[in-house]
Order: sequence, then structure tokens, then C-alpha cells
Amino acid sequence: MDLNLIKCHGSGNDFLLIDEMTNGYDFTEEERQNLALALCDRKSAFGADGILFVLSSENCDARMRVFNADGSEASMCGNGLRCVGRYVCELLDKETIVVQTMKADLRVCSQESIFENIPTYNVEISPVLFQLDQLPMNIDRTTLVNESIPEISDHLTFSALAVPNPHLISVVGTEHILSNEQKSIAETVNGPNNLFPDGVNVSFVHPLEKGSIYVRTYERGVGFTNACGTAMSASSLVTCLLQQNEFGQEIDVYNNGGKVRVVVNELGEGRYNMELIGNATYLYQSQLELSLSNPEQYHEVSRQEFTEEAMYEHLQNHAKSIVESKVFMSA
Ligand SMILES: N[C@@H](CCC[C@H](N)C(=O)O)C(=O)O
Repeated sequence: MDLNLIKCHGSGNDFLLIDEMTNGYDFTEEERQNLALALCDRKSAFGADGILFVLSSENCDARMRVFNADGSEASMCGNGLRCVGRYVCELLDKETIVVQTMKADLRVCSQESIFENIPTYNVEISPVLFQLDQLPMNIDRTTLVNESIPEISDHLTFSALAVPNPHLISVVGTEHILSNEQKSIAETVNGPNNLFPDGVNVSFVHPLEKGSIYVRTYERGVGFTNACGTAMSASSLVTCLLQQNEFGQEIDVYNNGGKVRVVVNELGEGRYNMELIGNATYLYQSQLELSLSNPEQYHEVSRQEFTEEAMYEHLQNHAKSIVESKVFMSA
């Protein structure tokens, strides 16, 4: 078959976007999983953190399904939703759309550029669930906010929440960002273990100043990525709960691929949602020939590069200088 895809990224969290809706594809679950394993492999000509499948939806403008590089399916992807949001907004010639995801229908709207002419989208991150059985996390309590977990660290504290994909977050000093601790904790809770039977995304967060944080995430099903949108949203919420940032105010979230903004909204009665605002950048579009029974043997027929990455590099350089001076050099 012929397969069309777009390589895109949100904060350097990179994806292959495959539109099943317009191209008339109708993959089986196994085919989606095998496409993720074959095409996300960094040793292949593509390589990505995941595949974003765009499907039609009965009640929304489109439906997004997200497959991690290891072939597992995730319930949500914040950076990916900005890319899918841009794709569907441009396809339907709309400024605001609603995208069906595994557990919620989420609003996406085009927004004023975050930095010098960069296509920018604001996506809703919701629902936010603190009940540990929603991650799931097996521990003898119902919620966990800034508490220790002696099984994985004798000195760090953690918060656990689902947005609705699962996140384990620790607010740390710069010395922890550069140590091997995050990798070792993330590998423990993403290997065979009793605490997180389905694995969990693990983020270390370092507050820079009021209204500004740095987040590094080891993603379930992928490993360290440049950025994780749901993790940056969940981390922003945790810093508001810890009174390091303010609800309702924009928080600059720096990451290894650039920067986004997050607004954490208090909805009352302990309920929250977040607005994740950042780039949706296209790198190239490609056409391949492959057999779905053997997708790793693909042949790339054509590739057209977009030119917008050059503009994104300005934001990336700005973010890099902040991260290097405030995180890496002060460690
Ligand atoms: N990169 C994503 C999250 C992708 C899914 C995650 N690895 C999971 O398994 O939950 C984001 O931007 O949110």
C-alpha cells in the first residue's frame, strides 16, 4: 500500500502523523502497533517518539489515537494533540475544534504565536484525576501529593496524578536533574513492578523563578523525550498546589526541546484543568510503499521538507540559553 505521513513535533517531542480519515486507511490494532514499532525506530529513516493516528469521529471534528514507540497505546498526548489540532484545523479551515481522545473530548484552538511566527495551538488537558487507582498505582493510600515513596527513593518526594495518562512527578534541585536518579527510578517503575503495573511517565521538575519551571520527562513506552505535554501540564499543576506558582496565570515551562506555556485553571471542589500552549511544527511529508504485514521493509517514494523548523530554532535557542544558565550551569 501507499502510506502518507507528516513528521511533526511539539517542543521537539516528535511524531509521525497518519491521517486514516482522509486517506481512507482502516488499520487493525495490530497494524497500528506494528507501524509504531517499525517507523518510530530511531534506526529507521523516520524515527519518532510515537505515531498520531487521525480518525473520523461521530461527535467531534476528529479522533486522535496515540501509539508510543514501543507499540503501546497511550490515553493522551499533549504535544501530539497540538499537532493533530493544527492538522485538523487546517483541513477543516477552522480556528477551534474538538478532538475525541481515549478518555475525553478536548478543545483545541489556534493561538497567537508563542515566539516569532511559530504555528501555536492551545489544547485542553483534562480530566485531572488524583485517585491512585486511576493511574493505576498500588500503594496503601488513595492520593499522593508531595509524599515519599520509600520503595523508589529514600530522599525525594513525589506526586502522582492522571491527566488522564499517568504521571509521577518530583520537584527537585538541579543536582538531581543531572544525576542518574530519574533514569533509575523510571526504569524501575516501567519494568515489571507492583507499584505501577501499567508503568508511568516520570518527571523531574525544577522551579526557576515564580511563573517559570523546567521539566524533564522519562516517558512510558519511549524513554527520555525532549518534552512531554501532559507531564508539563501535570507538573505545572503540582507546582501550583505546592504554592510555587499561581492558578490562572501563565507558567513558562522550559524543556530540552524548547518551551511551552501552561495555565492551570481551578474549577472548584478540587477539580482542575490545564491549557497547554505551544508550537505545532511540521518537518516534512513523506509517501512510502509498504506491506502492512511487514512494515519495516518500507520504501520511501518521496519526501517534501517544510521550511518552518528554521523559525522554531529561534525559540529553541532562546530556551536552550535559559536552561543552560539556570539549570545545567547552576547544578
Ligand atoms: N508525549 C506525550 C505523552 C505520550 C504518552 C505517554 N508516553 C504515555 O504512555 O502515557 C505528551 O506530550 O503528553
